[in-house]
Amino acid sequence: MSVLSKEHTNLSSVTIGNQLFPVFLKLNELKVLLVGAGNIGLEKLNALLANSPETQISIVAERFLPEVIDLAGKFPGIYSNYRKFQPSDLDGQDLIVIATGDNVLNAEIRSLARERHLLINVADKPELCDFYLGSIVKKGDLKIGISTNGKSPTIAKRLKEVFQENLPDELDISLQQMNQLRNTLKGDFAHKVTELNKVTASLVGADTKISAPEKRKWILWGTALGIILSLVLYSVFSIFVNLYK
Ligand SMILES: C[C@@]1(CC(=O)O)c2cc3[nH]c(cc4nc(cc5[nH]c(cc(n2)[C@H]1CCC(=O)O)[C@@](C)(CC(=O)O)[C@@H]5CCC(=O)O)C(CC(=O)O)=C4CCC(=O)O)c(CCC(=O)O)c3CC(=O)O
Ligand SMILES: NC(=O)C1=CN([C@@H]2O[C@H](COP(=O)(O)OP(=O)(O)OC[C@H]3O[C@@H](n4cnc5c(N)ncnc54)[C@H](O)[C@@H]3O)[C@@H](O)[C@H]2O)C=CC1
Repeated sequence: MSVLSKEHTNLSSVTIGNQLFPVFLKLNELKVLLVGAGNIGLEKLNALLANSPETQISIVAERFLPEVIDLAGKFPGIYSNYRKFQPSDLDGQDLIVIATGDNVLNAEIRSLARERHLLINVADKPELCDFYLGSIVKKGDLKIGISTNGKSPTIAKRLKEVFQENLPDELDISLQQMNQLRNTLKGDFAHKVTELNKVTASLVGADTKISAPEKRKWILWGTALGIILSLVLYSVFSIFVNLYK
């Protein structure tokens, strides 16, 4: 299509790096099965509800952490089942999230889910996952999902914190205004794209872009500064430890 930019059609970068395909699910309209209600179950439940609070979630577990019971009580679509998993738990579900410590059970649920073409996430078992959860930045209607391809969830979490703190809250106001403008534009699709690109051109204008050599310079300086700071902190720490030994 003529309105597609060059980045959309450049596939050369696809063969290396992260090959996961990001989507944003309308989870509020879907049914989720969560097996396991320990610490990890709680984390997954939190992640699901923080993003899509109206989702219907059936939790199946023999033991429920009190925090899970509390959280479940605050949302209308949660059904708690205090018992062992049974295959019929998969009936009518759209998405499966597993958070038990039982590897045999995990593998069994995974294979049952596969038979039924249900997508499954097994917490902390990447090899059994059809999809991963990501770190999420949220500013009103803006949402950014971060994936490190399973390499470092901690980096994903830290990046989330950096974006969450540094992206201005006003971004959401701009989004709402752009949406109003979008609704007033007349004409065909290509004309609308041209107009909306014009209005937002300053965001990617030449003056706001950092050149490649400039970028490299900042990365080098940043890394060097990071190493120096770590060494200084480590030395100060060692001096204190020795002083108070
Ligand atoms: C593959 C994936 C599958 C999945 O679970 O979906 C996975 C796998 C594993 N996580 C492990 C450990 C930790 N996970 C976290 C945190 C998060 N983990 C999340 C996702 C994912 N974790 C998927 C990849 C996402 C990506 O591509 O980046 C986040 C983003 C989303 C969420 O879970 O909601 C959430 C951050 C939420 C936020 O933004 O706050 C922390 C940090 C912390 O808790 O503070 C630690 C400890 C520190 C560390 O190890 O980094 C281990 C080792 C377990 C062990 O050692 O036994 C494995 C297994 C392995 O790697 O083999
Ligand atoms: N807690 C942690 O910080 C971390 C945990 N993990 C892994 O994540 C997994 C879960 O961890 P936790 O939540 O801490 O474990 P947990 O032991 O607190 O919770 C396990 C949950 O699974 C349920 N369960 C087990 N067998 C079941 C069955 N047959 N039917 C229904 N429910 C069943 C239990 O009732 C419980 O609710 C484990 O594999 C653990 O090794 C990995 C990294 C860190």
